[in-house]
Amino acid sequence: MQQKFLTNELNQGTILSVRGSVIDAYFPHHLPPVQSELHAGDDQEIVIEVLTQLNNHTIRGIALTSTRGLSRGSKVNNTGHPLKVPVGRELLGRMLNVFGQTIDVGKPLENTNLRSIHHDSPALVERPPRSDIFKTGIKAIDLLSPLERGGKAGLFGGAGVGKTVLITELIHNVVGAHKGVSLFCGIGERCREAEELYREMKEAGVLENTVMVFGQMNEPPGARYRVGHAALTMAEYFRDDQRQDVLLLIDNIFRFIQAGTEVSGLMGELPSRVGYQPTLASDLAELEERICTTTNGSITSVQAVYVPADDFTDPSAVHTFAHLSTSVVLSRKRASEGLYPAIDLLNSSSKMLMPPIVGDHHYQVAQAVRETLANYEDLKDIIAMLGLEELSREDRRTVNRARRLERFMTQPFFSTEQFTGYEGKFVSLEETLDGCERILNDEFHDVSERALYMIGSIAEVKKSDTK
Ligand SMILES: Nc1ncnc2c1ncn2[C@@H]1O[C@H](COP(=O)(O)OP(=O)(O)OP(=O)(O)O)[C@@H](O)[C@H]1O
Repeated sequence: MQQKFLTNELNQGTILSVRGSVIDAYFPHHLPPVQSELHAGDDQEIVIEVLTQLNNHTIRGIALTSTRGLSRGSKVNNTGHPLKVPVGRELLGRMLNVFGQTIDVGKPLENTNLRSIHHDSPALVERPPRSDIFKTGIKAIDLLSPLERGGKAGLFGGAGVGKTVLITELIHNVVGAHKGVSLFCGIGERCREAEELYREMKEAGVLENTVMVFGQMNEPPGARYRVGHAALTMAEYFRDDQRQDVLLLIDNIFRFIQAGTEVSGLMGELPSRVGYQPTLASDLAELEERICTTTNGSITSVQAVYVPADDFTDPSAVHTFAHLSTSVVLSRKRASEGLYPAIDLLNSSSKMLMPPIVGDHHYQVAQAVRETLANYEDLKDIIAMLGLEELSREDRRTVNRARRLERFMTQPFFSTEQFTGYEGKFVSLEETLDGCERILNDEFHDVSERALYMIGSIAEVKKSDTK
């Protein structure tokens, strides 16, 4: 372990029971406070965090490492401080675990400052109101659910609808242009994805301004539960000490909730709705409230949120929605039609989409697009029953526009170039607005729908591509 400490009889305890990751320990002298870091094992390699004090002499804690080899009667030492992670500029370009130890091929970090992973969120007076847009170059996001600079955005979706692809594309489009530092936090996802991301960042040349922290799905629940706090502590250092703007990307915040459920179940707490921990709302709020912009610097966060069984009323999704200023919802239906990115254009929303923030022009185009798509949605039943021919001329025109808008909102990604064969495109907001306006004005009504599929700006449509 990085931290060496003297074993002191007074701070030593004895393990009473080992149940998976849950450890009960007896301390005859000083009972460690909640959140203390304990070490056990032959090389003090097993790290335990105290979660409750059961009585005057017994604590119950969760192990953040494997508990293999630990048995009743083993000695356990209290470090006297909460879990700490290194902070500093030397973290840039490195890949770390929940303890801040390097897991890439480089040299281990030495002589770094350590900081507790537990903090209160900044007071309200320290949070300035801001209302800037964070442009992504992705048409559907910039038009209908613009991200807030210094705000929190969520990418919601069930399994395999493209959350990871979208977050990778965001990294590609914004990290290079971002002036501050970026922090990627992988919680409970596949290790393969972490390795791929590391390689992609290296190839794109953005690694030196990025810190990557991982607690992936093969790690114990305690590590997955605390990795978000570890990453956030590093982000807070860059925001508060270095006064920089931080871009915090989290994949996947649901896995943090899931790890909390596992920890709570192992601790013997009674589950609440849908089997989640009774403290779901406060656990999530404790993490989310720390992700904020202060007078020192900003943290712009984009979080992938897995939605179990595509059920958006699942407590994990409902509680996460409430913390975000932008929600990008991914739809399985659009993915099944091959309309990637599979963003649900009607259900995605942003608090930024208001005339004083985005301007009248953007707002009006976005509203007109939404209205056209909503009308088309209403007409779908009639079309299925009676056919397109039975619609009035005006309704047929609406369908024509909506289908073209739906196709125009697809976009080839840089991160999917290898398997789609389409060259990636970055589209400016002006180009997106121009394209939508021209489609709404029926300029492309006789152009085939295919001509608008997987293109960047509207300038790519050739007038010869008629139906
Ligand atoms: N923009 C896109 N263009 C083309 N294909 C895409 C796009 N987005 C997603 N896909 C397809 O969907 C698959 C699943 O995407 P991804 O791994 O991002 O899903 P996910 O929502 O993160 O899934 P999981 O919850 O399993 O991690 C990709 O491997 C790819 O085939």
